[in-house]
Amino acid sequence: MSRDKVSGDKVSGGENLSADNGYALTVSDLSWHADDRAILSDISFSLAKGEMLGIIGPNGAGKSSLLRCLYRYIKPDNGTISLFGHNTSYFSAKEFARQVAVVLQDTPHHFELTTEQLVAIGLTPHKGPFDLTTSSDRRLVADALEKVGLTHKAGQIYEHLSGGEKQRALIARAIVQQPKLLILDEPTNHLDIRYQIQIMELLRAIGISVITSIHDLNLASAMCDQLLLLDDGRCVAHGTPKSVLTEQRISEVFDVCCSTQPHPQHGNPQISYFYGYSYGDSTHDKSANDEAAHDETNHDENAHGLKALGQNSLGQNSLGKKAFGQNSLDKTDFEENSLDRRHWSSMERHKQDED
Ligand SMILES: Nc1ncnc2c1ncn2[C@@H]1O[C@H](COP(=O)(O)OP(=O)(O)OP(=O)(O)O)[C@@H](O)[C@H]1O
Repeated sequence: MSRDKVSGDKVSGGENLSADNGYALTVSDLSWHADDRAILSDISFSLAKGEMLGIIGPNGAGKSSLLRCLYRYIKPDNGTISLFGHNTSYFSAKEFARQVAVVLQDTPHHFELTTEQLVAIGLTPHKGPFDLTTSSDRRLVADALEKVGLTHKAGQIYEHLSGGEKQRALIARAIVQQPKLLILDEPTNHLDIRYQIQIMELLRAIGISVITSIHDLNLASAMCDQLLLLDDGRCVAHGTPKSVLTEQRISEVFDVCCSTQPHPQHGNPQISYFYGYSYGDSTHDKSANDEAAHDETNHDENAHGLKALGQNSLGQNSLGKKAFGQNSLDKTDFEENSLDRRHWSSMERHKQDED
């Protein structure tokens, strides 16, 4: 695609995106490295217009790095990113801001601004340098504040809001920006469960394309149309929650034991996690048996560096139950609990390692 084809009115006008191919975003063969290390490798996917894509994966998998490439904070080494059919590198900064809004966890401080003023910043890409605020601008801001449940905080200094309220204010600012694609980095991080659900439902209800990184796999399963699972900078799976969130894949990528079943309401996978193993260090052990667990830190670790969580000298965890892989559970227990053969094998392996 030549620069001429997308420069000038065609892209800066915002309405004449003639190369629009039904996709909000298309990413092809994207790779990025830093400090001589591959952070993202050969990532390709498309997002249909109006859909919500969840980027999931373990810590350090590359979720934020991928999002940074998408909103042009990072320039990838390889690959192309097309927004509504146009290579994103050809958008002017202002036009890109009309098309794409970004909600991040770490934002610059806005010491003096009220919540309402912060939300009104979302109007900027639509304003000329001498444009005054209109009544319709004020209505947009008021509507966005209402949508995120912050009308009563409009006049409060933004910096004095709680973490969750700040997050909701930033989402209101993105709504005011009226983007066609909204990119969010872990938007539910600071939110209580009510607002986690409410904000995700709101993002869906806006009706625009959304890409969000998210750690809560059950929330991702419930709310996202598509999921992209990253591991070590590579795309491990891409598709519907049902196709991506299999027990085996979650176990392998996140190194946890789990089972899935259809959620009673929406039918997508609902994941139940099984507790009993944690990586070797005892800092995660919050049980009443801290002391006993600490005593056994070295010799109870298995070959994978796994140690029974909260395990005391009797091999019991903090609930007085035998830890998984210990002798109180047998194969039948796992079969009755619908855990597949792979999980059983994994439990057996841990057990043998510990023996
Ligand atoms: N600018 C950079 N320079 C060097 N390494 C980087 C840079 N940015 C990211 N990384 C590394 O890339 C890897 C992926 O980081 P990234 O923040 O994208 O992961 P993530 O999946 O978002 O993790 P988390 O779930 O913990 O937020 C990490 O190992 C990180 O240290």
